Amino acid sequence: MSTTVRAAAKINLHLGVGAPREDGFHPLDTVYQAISLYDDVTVSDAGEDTIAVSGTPHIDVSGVPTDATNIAVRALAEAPCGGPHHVQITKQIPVAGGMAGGSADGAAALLAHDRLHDLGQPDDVLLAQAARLGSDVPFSLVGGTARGRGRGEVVEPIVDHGTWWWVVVPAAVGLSTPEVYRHFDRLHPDAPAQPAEPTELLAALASGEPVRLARALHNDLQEPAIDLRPELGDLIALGEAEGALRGMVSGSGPTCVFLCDSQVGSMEVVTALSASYDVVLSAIGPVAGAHVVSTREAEWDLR
Ligand SMILES: C[C@](O)(CO)[C@H](O)COP(=O)(O)OP(=O)(O)OC[C@H]1O[C@@H](n2ccc(N)nc2=O)[C@H](O)[C@@H]1O
Ligand SMILES: Nc1ncnc2c1ncn2[C@@H]1O[C@H](COP(=O)(O)OP(=O)(O)OP(=O)(O)O)[C@@H](O)[C@H]1O
Repeated sequence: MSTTVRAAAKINLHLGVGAPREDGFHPLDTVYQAISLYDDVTVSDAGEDTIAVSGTPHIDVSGVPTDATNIAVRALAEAPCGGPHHVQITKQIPVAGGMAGGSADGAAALLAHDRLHDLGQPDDVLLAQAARLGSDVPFSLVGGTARGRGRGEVVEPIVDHGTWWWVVVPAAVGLSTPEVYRHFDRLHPDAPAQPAEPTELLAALASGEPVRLARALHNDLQEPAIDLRPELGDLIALGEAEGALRGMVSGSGPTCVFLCDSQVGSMEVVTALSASYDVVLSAIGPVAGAHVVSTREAEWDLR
């Protein structure tokens, strides 16, 4: 048997970062949104543990490990039973792009394993497994628009009355998340313990009004990401000059995302940025968290 789960990329509409905790993680107050770029993870019963990774044409998957360090493989090790398994990952989410691509694969593998073996584990059990895999992984299970606190793993859905149109510009070379956090610490040695709260952003989401949301977007990791990659500042300025309501770095970067006023507006920004950038994508949010898209007999069962 084999089960395929689809999981979405995330962006952070608000990312408030506090001073590092004793365990080295930063306290966050963030608002995640799942947007319509997806990885598919298929988990199959197999004779031995194997993994294969492929990508849609705009994705360079060469940086994705195909050993026990792959987060989907770590997810299966976290799961309570079963195996061996074959894991097939098909990536559409940029790698090391600040869009939680690895986290999406971890969440997808947890859910696929649960459904493949008909375990029906309760949500809180899956969410606890997800939190052990990484700070962004619980949100990848939940999806939609949600507030994240703690180190990002404590996730609570929030009211969002909009359908938001985004333009997404990945970079050819990724950025390391720990490196961006370390640079934040260098730039802000006196950061407050409590991260900035998303008060106006929550009101903007409830209003469904794009201009209001654009004004409220906030990312404390944007400054360190642009300091490490100054060209991201040029990209954001260009997108805004071409009609986006607001551009920002996605999470720890280097992917940049642009909020647009409508589908037509987003197509105009895609066209304009495509003159200068190789890969320019369009996406909507919010979309669902990790969900099963197929369950079938594996090929070797059918022979
Ligand atoms: C930048 C964000 O994507 C924003 O949502 C996340 O905070 C990153 O989440 P993630 O990639 O799932 O992060 P994890 O796998 O848990 O941690 C990777 C590394 O990022 C840093 N990290 C992560 C989360 C956090 N709240 N504080 C941190 O300092 C730590 O150096 C950690 O070792
Ligand atoms: N399934 C996976 N897909 C992508 N990268 C993976 C995976 N498993 C492990 N990795 C490793 O994790 C690193 C970070 O990849 P990922 O695509 O999750 O970054 P990211 O989107 O910036 O993460 P985040 O936004 O959660 O900080 C990669 O460089 C790679 O070495």
